[in-house]
Amino acid sequence: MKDIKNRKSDKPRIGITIGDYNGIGPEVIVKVLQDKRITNICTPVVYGSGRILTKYKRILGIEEFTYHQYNNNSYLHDQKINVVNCWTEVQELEPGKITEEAGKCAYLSIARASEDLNTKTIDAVVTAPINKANIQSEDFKHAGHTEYYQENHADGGDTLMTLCAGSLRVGVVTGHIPLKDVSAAITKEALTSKLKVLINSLKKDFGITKPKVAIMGLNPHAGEDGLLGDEEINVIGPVVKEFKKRGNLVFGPFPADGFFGTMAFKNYDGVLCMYHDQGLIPFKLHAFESGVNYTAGLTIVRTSPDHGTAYNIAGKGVADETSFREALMQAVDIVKVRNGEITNKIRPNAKQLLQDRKDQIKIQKTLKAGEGEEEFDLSELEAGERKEAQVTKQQKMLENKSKNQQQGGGRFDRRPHNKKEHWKPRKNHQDRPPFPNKSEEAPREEKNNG
Ligand SMILES: NC(=O)C1=CN([C@@H]2O[C@H](COP(=O)(O)OP(=O)(O)OC[C@H]3O[C@@H](n4cnc5c(N)ncnc54)[C@H](O)[C@@H]3O)[C@@H](O)[C@H]2O)C=CC1
Ligand SMILES: NCC(=O)COP(=O)(O)O
Repeated sequence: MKDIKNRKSDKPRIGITIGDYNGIGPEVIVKVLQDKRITNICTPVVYGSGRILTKYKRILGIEEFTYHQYNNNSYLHDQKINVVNCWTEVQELEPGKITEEAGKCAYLSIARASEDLNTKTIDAVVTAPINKANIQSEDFKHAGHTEYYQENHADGGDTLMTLCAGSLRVGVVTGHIPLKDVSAAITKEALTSKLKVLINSLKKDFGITKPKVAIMGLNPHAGEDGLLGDEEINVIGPVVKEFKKRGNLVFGPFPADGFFGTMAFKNYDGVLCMYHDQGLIPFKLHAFESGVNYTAGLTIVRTSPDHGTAYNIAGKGVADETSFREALMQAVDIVKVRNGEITNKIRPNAKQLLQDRKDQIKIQKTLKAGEGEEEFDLSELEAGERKEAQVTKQQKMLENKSKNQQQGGGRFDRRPHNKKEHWKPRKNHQDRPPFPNKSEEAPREEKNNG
């Protein structure tokens, strides 16, 4: 057992908030943490209730999941799953139901983890889904986690809701606001601030030295030269130009439908969308099973699965835990990238560096053309990229089709959660040591406190 003040393990400690315990949060937590290899990678600290986890263990018929629980966190065990009990009353579990108690407990879990983030007892937090309406109280008056963390862990700075899956990272300028308010919220100041958060995060959290970012338009066809709206001409275009002038690889505004429809995002490290559904619908179509929601711009690291409470399947044992596992792995990765322990190896290769250089030259030429010195059409580059993306998309569709035919399943094909082949180490961080074979694991002398 390690004293938190004299922590000796190098593994990141990852807090996990339990979310709404009547949703699928506790189920995906238990399914992911039952894999003993998790404690080789990080020290999980679940903020919630041992009783609740034990109930889900029984519902799921999982025997092997063991953990140590505490009522305070003065000691955490770096080789075990830790559970910090955030309330003492016995709560009735009603999977799929919205109850006042579940909303209160979801808040208690978040508040306790927040204290531990402040004292650096934990290095990051992964939040299981809450019901945004049900958690509202005198203590929690935020539209969601993103807004809560912005207020409490951003040091007064701006943040960006960013959905990540491999090299696809989609940020949204306006997050949890009504659609009717979006246009007014797209100002030069807001766009500049969000774009800065995205670029800084791609550098600092994902290790991309010279990130390439695509910006979407707000209106259909990115405004069609002012025919269908003028935010592209008055706000988005000038901000893009300003960032280019400062040497950033920023492109757009693009019509969002064609951009996502042709998978042009494959040519960029980050995509900035104007509003929630503009970014999240294509993202979830592409990567719902494995997507991670990351709050960029925080002083701490916070990730979450990309799904919600899924009341319609809660307590049935069918929830897919992949997204939660990815969120946990992403939190570990970002902590390590921030600490300089690993670097992102997706892009910095010779081909990419060459492409970046070409982009940089094209930007300079475009700017000069704007000043009347030289004629240059940036759409040449974008047309080339679109063509390339279309070919890749067709190849991918053919590959997926034949894979599905071989497996006899669709994209959300679910296998029983206790099959070990379900484990998928992330491919994009080659620095992570491979998992040891089961036979190489240190003997475990845990007792089940659950
Ligand atoms: N970070 C958070 O705390 C989030 C919370 N929410 C909250 O969740 C609640 C429900 O939101 P919805 O829009 O219905 O989205 P949802 O993601 O909960 O459900 C949408 C559909 O996807 C299915 N689904 C979701 N996760 C799944 C999984 N892991 N495995 C298999 N199927 C899965 C559900 O059964 C449902 O059919 C709302 O109260 C919302 O506020 C939604 C998104 C994020
Ligand atoms: N759909 C994404 C979303 O709702 C994110 O919510 P939160 O992480 O801010 O709670």
